[in-house]
This record gives sequence, C-alpha cells and structure tokens, in this order.
Amino acid sequence: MAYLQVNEITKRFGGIVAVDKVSFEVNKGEIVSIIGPNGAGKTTVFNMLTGVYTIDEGEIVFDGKPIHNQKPQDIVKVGISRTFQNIRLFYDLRVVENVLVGTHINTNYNFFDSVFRTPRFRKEEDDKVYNAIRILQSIGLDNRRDDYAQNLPYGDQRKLEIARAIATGAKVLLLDEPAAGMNPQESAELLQFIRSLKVQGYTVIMIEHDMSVVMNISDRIYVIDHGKPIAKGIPSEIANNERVIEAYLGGVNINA
Ligand SMILES: Nc1ncnc2c1ncn2[C@@H]1O[C@H](COP(=O)(O)OP(=O)(O)OP(=O)(O)O)[C@@H](O)[C@H]1O
Repeated sequence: MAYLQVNEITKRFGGIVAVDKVSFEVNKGEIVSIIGPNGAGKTTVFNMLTGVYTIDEGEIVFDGKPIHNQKPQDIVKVGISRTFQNIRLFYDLRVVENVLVGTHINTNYNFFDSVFRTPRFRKEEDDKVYNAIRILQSIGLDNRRDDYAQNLPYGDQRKLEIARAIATGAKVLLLDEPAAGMNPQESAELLQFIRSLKVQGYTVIMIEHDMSVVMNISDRIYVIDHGKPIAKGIPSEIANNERVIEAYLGGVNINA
C-alpha cells in the first residue's frame, strides 16, 4: 500500500458535488501534483486531507492507518501539514517567531511548567528555537531570522510558510498554489526549493496552476475537472492527454 492512499473520496455542498470519487496515491519521497481548471475541487481535496472538511464517502489512509474525518490538529500530529493559497503569516512577528508558531503543536510541558518556567519548559523552548533556526538554515532563510515577516520579499514569504509547515514535524507537505503571484525568477527558485525538500526526504503534494512548475517537478500528476478525476500519469503523459487539453482549452497552456 502507498504511503498516502486516497480512495474514492466525495464531498457535497448541498446540491453541488465538489469532489466526486477522487482517488490517488502518493509514495514516500514523491512530488505529486493535483491540477485542474478553476473550481475543479482541488482545494476541497486538500481540505478533506487536512481534516478541515469531513468526507461524505471514501477513505484516506496514511502510513497504513485511516485518517479521514480526524481533527486538523490530529492530522498535523500524524505528520501532514499544509500551506494556503493566500499566504497566512503573522506579519508583525519575526521570521523565527513565525516558524516557532509551527512547533507549538508538539508541546510537552504543562501549564505549571510554563507559569513557573521550570527547567523542562526552558529546555523545550530552547530546543524549539534551535530547531526553528535549523529549519531556516535548511531553506536558506537563517540570515533573515530577525526580520519581520512583512519585510520579506514575496518568494521568501512563501518559503517561510513552508518552513512553518515543516516545523510541525510533518513529513508530508501539502502546498496549495505555492507559485501563485510569483514572477518567473521566483517560480524558478521555488522549483529548486521544492526539489531540495524532496532531497531532504519530504513528500510533497502540490496544487499548482503554473504549468512550468508542475511539469518540471512532478513525479506524477492527477487531473480533476468538475470534481471528477479525468487523468493521471507522468508529466509527458499529462501534457499530451486529450481530455486534459480539452479541460484546459482556452485556459492554461499545459505545455508551458
Ligand atoms: N464551503 C463550501 N461551500 C459551498 N461550496 C463550496 C465550498 N468549498 C468549495 N465549494 C465549491 O466546490 C467547488 C470546488 O471548489 P474548490 O475551491 O475546491 O476548487 P479549486 O479546484 O480549488 O479551484 P481554484 O483553482 O479556483 O482554487 C466549487 O464549485 C466551489 O464553489
């Protein structure tokens, strides 16, 4: 069985079937993209994977255990974390503090420890700062760690969001349109960055409209349209798939 196995998940909103029996699988260390025209159901799939939405049908199995319909914080604890389509940083906090926000999901000290700042509390907080700096080093942002998030260039803000997802301890990163709003230079840097995540052992699932990023980086691609799966394959298969070209006709150039 694959590391992450999604079997025929369905989500309805009233009369709308936003996601209709979508299945996919992701192996450890892969970069898998989910693409499709606007409103295809991609973000709804991410919301089901991360426990934001319950699923109406199907199952999601991670590392051999069912995880569908768990609470978002429990999904993070099993090792799946995400970024959002619109950047959600704490702009008036420093870069390192934004990463520390991610680490607090795994706090072991209790209320007493934090009020009296016991050795256990101080040790754990020191470890978290050390870990946050290590993550910033690994993504090339350690030289900006004391800057306010609002002062980072756009591409670095996107990286910082990913750093925060990594800080939760997650090994599977769900990236929702990481290249959105980037210029070609920033997209090219992002591409290298996501490749480096793979080298570091992360598994990446990505929703992305920028076909140059998708086609250059994905091990495999799943395509959905109007909530339904229409194609799956390696980039060259997807770029030449007639149903995919038709779904995108007049929209994105799939061979970009
Ligand atoms: N909370 C909700 N309530 C009602 N309808 C919703 C809700 N969330 C999503 N939908 C509908 O589900 C469908 C799929 O939306 P979704 O945001 O998943 O698409 P998408 O592929 O991520 O689109 P985009 O590329 O534009 O972000 C759309 O018709 C949308 O209006």
